[in-house]
Order: sequence, then C-alpha cells, then structure tokens
Amino acid sequence: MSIPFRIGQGFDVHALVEGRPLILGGVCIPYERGLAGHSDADALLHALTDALLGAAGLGDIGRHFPDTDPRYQGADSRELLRVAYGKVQQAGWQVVNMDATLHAQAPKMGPHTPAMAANIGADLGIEPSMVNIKAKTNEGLGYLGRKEGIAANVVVLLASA
Ligand SMILES: Nc1ccn([C@@H]2O[C@H](COP(=O)(O)O)[C@@H](O)[C@H]2O)c(=O)n1
Ligand SMILES: C[C@@]1(CO)OP(=O)(O)OP(=O)(O)OC[C@H]1O
Repeated sequence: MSIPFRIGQGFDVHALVEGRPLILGGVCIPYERGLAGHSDADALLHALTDALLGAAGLGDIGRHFPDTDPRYQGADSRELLRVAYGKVQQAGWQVVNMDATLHAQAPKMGPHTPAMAANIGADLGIEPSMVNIKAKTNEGLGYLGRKEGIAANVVVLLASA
C-alpha cells in the first residue's frame, strides 16, 4: 500500500554577529546584528529545506549543499530552497502546508512574517495562507534568550503529486 502523505520536520540555528544582515524567510530585517553562516544563514529557510527533504526521505541540506563548497558561499537560501523543492517534486511529492516557529529574543518578527510567507509561498508555488510562521522569545533563558543566536523549527506536510 502506498501512503499518499508524508510529514517532515526541520531545525536550524545560527549565531547573531555584528557586520551581517539579518535575513529570515528571505526578508532582510532591520537589526543591529545578523546571522553568521556559509550562506546567507537564513535559519528559517534552512529548517524548511530540511523539513521538505526529510519528508521526502532525501536526507538533509548539508548533503545537497555542503558548507565546504565555495558555490554556496553567500548563497541566497531561497535559491537553495527552490532547488531542494525541485528534487522533492522529482521524487513525486508536493507540499500541502507548513508551520514554523522562530525562536528570537529580538527583534520582533510579527511585522515581517507576512513578507516571509509571501516569499515562501512564491518559492513553493503555494498560497501564503498555507505558510504559517510564528515567533517566540526564549523568555531570556539560555543562548537564545541572551540573543546569541536565532533558531527555527518547521513542520511540513507533503502529498503525493
Ligand atoms: N521575536 C519575537 C518574539 C515574539 N513575538 C510575538 O510575541 C508573542 C509573545 O512571545 P513570548 O515569547 O513572550 O511568548 C508571540 O506569540 C509573537 O506573537 C514576535 O513577534 N517576535
Ligand atoms: C546552507 C549551508 C551551505 O552554504 O551553509 P550554512 O549557511 O552554514 O547553513 P547551515 O544551516 O549551517 O548548513 C547548511 C549548509 O550546507
């Protein structure tokens, strides 16, 4: 029996450092620091990419886009997302919806989540209403609460295409 649905989950975290832009969901958010990484360090899109790859049984982002490969230095994570989702589609799957939580003590994400959902909807070819993005502080606790980094969790549902 072939089951027509798959779920996947992804997690990512990047350190907040000076001299980098803060990019999440493809949106550049005004803030005093940004996320460090080999690519543009978009933790939300990396977690989403991992969730999609995981649901399709295709491994993880580092397997498809190694951080030792100079082609991905400074990469736009929206481009990585589109390439990864192309592989998911090639494997016979399409995304139904996604739900994300950003863990950021600061800045406030609420004003920026509609633009993130619009970007993701465009990249995955789904309505922005199928893209839900939430945000939480870490109540001042631990490395996230000390604003040393920003993390993201994403869950996706895939349906057989
Ligand atoms: N970076 C953030 C964090 C939170 N929010 C919004 O505030 C609400 C309350 O967050 P708590 O962590 O104090 O529970 C949360 O539900 C979000 O609506 C935000 O926009 N950006
Ligand atoms: C995206 C990649 C590749 O440039 O690099 P980073 O930006 O460092 O991101 P990470 O989430 O640590 O891992 C995936 C990497 O392979």
